[in-house]
Amino acid sequence: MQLTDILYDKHHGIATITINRPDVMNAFRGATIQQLIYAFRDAWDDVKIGAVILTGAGQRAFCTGGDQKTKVDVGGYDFNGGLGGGIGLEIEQLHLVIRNIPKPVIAAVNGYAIGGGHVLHVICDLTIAAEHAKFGQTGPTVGSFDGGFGSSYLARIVGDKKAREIWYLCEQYSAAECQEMGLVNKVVAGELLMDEALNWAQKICAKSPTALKILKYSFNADTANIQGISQLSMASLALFYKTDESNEGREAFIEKRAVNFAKFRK
Ligand SMILES: CC(C)(COP(=O)(O)OP(=O)(O)OC[C@H]1O[C@@H](n2cnc3c(N)ncnc32)[C@H](O)[C@@H]1OP(=O)(O)O)[C@@H](O)C(=O)NCCC(=O)NCCSC(=O)CCC(=O)c1ccccc1C(=O)O
Repeated sequence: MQLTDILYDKHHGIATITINRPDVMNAFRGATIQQLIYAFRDAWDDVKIGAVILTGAGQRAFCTGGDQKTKVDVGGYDFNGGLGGGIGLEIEQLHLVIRNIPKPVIAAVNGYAIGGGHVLHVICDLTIAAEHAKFGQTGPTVGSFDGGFGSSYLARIVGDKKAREIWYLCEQYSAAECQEMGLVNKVVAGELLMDEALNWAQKICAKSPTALKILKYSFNADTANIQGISQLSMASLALFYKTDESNEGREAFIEKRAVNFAKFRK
């Protein structure tokens, strides 16, 4: 597969996957998701790989979710190469491959982790963040939601009240605040981020791969029901993206204006 939207590197047993769309703050489009799935599957299949690092190119963003500029008027994102009937992004498959790859995945959050980009780090096994990183959801502001792992699993990590606050208010949280919530494992200076992520990955690579695999599946088993919730949520999102209400959120973001959802409160 031609990798236009990501960088993929394998070195000393560690696979590093970098979302490489810094012009749009590493927002993802259909092709980005396909390439991420490809890289995670390759790392899964490669017996030499013991740990995976997911990060974003540049200093400003880890990932800011779905690329609002590739979202079309009716029905979601513009990607035609994926499975039909969805939102135009195979995001559900990406979530599953990050969860199911039997090797720990470390999110190295180098800047904004927002919207669907925030969900990616939530799903990763571990998160190391740069001091300047910012975290948050934006769905209710831009006419979107992730009712699966992005909300139910988030609530498992930070608790129900905090998860509801994160989604209902759509505010941004610092790396230190996220560490306090248990959403980030470690905070380091920006220039040390990749060194620390590699350091943790090396430590993981020295451990028993079978023990790590069974532990990961054991942690996952306790929240496996969320996959069903995720399917329902993505199917609902595909319907929601066809509405004027959802479109108002996307258009306001593109036009850099305040959003007006008042007329949809009926
Ligand atoms: C990240 C910001 C807070 C940064 O703000 P700021 O520093 O002021 O910089 P900007 O001028 O806003 O941005 C610079 C430049 O980047 C472009 N850009 C940033 N994010 C995106 C994006 N997501 N899509 C397209 N373009 C983006 C921005 O337009 C600027 O370009 P110029 O040409 O220079 O003007 C801020 O940028 C921000 O809030 N970004 C939007 C984040 C966002 O709303 N993301 C979508 C979230 S939707 C969601 O949460 C749904 C739930 C979900 O998880 C999901 C589930 C299933 C499928 C998809 C999604 C999904 O994420 O859509």
